[in-house]
Amino acid sequence: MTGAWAAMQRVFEERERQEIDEGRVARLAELAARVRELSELVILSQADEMEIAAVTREIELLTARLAAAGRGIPPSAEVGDGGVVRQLGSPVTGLLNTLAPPIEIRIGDDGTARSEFTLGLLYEGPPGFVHGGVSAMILDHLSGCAASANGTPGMTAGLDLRYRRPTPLGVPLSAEAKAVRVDGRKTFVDSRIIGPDGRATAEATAVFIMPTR
Ligand SMILES: CCCCCCCC(=O)SCCNC(=O)CCNC(=O)[C@H](O)C(C)(C)COP(=O)(O)OP(=O)(O)OC[C@H]1O[C@@H](n2cnc3c(N)ncnc32)[C@H](O)[C@@H]1OP(=O)(O)O
Repeated sequence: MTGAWAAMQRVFEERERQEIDEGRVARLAELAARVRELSELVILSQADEMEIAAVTREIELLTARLAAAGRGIPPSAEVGDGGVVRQLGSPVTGLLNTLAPPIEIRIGDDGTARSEFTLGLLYEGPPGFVHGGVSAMILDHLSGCAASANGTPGMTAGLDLRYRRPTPLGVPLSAEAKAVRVDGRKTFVDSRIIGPDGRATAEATAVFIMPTR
């Protein structure tokens, strides 16, 4: 795995050199939030065909306007509190990624990674409930943060999931993850998503392995 590790380090170092302008990030986060609303309306809007065509054309023009300024690299690889990487383009936590819910993660004094969030229609699997792959993505990422906070970061080598009951859409959920064991290069992390009634809807055990350099 020498190649993958070295490649990741190169990308990380390149991104770390960037100055992150917080004012600009706030503006972009606002743009991303508006695009998320738009994405939901693509599914839900009752607009007629002519209106849909007109809106599509307007969006093409807006996209061309942003593209005209050119493309840079993702403003991302800052290490935040508790050693958690702040990835503004992450599909889970990225404020600037319109596919991300996005989920804010904090690390407790005991090393537990925690988050509270509500998942809307864009994350639906079974009607009215969260897609199992979305739950897996959230638990994978949260567990990775817990491994990092434990001082033993790594790549997900395995994610063993148990879906206990359907995870509801549109209501406040929470999730937590904690490193429970380290064995050489392997870190084992337990995690769960908790529904509004306080019961776990999904539980996972993940193993993270630090690639050999
Ligand atoms: C802070 C940001 C959080 C972000 C979280 C997001 C996490 C991600 O999405 S990571 C992306 C998804 N994961 C990947 O792409 C990983 C792809 N796989 C790899 O790169 C490699 O297989 C890697 C690095 C995991 C392990 O490779 P390698 O170092 O060659 O491991 P390998 O030598 O085979 O195994 C090392 C040990 O782990 C064990 N092991 C391997 N896989 C597993 C597993 N799934 N479960 C338990 N043990 C395992 C082996 O048996 C071996 O044990 P021992 O040392 O006791 O003999």
